[in-house]
Amino acid sequence: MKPDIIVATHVLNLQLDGRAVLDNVRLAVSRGRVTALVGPAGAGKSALLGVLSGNLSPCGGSVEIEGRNVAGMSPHVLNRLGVQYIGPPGPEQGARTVRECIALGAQWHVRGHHAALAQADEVARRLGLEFHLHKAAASLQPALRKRLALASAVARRAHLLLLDGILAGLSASERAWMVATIRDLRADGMTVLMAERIMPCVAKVADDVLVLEDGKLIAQGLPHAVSRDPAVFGAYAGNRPDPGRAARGPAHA
Ligand SMILES: Nc1ncnc2c1ncn2[C@@H]1O[C@H](COP(=O)(O)OP(=O)(O)OP(=O)(O)O)[C@@H](O)[C@H]1O
Repeated sequence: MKPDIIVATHVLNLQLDGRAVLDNVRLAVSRGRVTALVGPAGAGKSALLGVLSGNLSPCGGSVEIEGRNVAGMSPHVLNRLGVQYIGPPGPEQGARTVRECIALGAQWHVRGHHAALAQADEVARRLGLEFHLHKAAASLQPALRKRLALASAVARRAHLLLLDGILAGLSASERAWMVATIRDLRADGMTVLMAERIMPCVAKVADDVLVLEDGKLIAQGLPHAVSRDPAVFGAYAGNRPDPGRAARGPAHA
């Protein structure tokens, strides 16, 4: 039987520009649950997802996914292990249609182009993209590009989603759709670790919460218990925009 812990880090440290961005982070993410990674601006949420997805290399400690030490593995190798990072939508390249993009993911598991397209149609229906199948992916609005990223991950049969700000910039109805879809994917066995700043949505979607402050994990557990933790109140009381962010861009860039 597979262990209940799908992601574990131990004394994980990351430095960027000579500054400690993750400081001895020790955490565990349970399989088949939605875990929200929260904390004030600049706490290190994106940086942590950057390390777990292979986009950033830690300077110390271990990162285990499915019991394997994956520190230093490339994003591509981690994709093959079923780990999918989805960050803010970047500029879409090329002229592929939505259907072709999803089919590319399906081709990891399905033999033949027609079978991959059929699979793409099925996944698109599930992710509410059935009316966009023949549009160029590059022409989609950011909210639909987020759906497309999820659809590609589902088609690839990813089983661990690392979502960085998936709810950011969405309308209220798109957020509600996204929250329901994440719960739906979880019901099918997906594990989700999502860095999020929109706290009312965190309460609706998360089974577990991890709280980072200044690169340190200051709390983890069930949402109602974590929300009553005085250390968490303290972290949010000092919440200010991260002055380094505008100049540098996201940690995983
Ligand atoms: N490329 C970089 N080089 C140097 N420092 C960086 C880089 N990217 C991020 N940082 C710094 O690392 C720290 C953690 O940033 P990170 O983006 O992980 O925070 P965050 O919790 O995701 O914040 P937010 O909620 O604003 O997205 C911040 O102090 C940030 O300024």
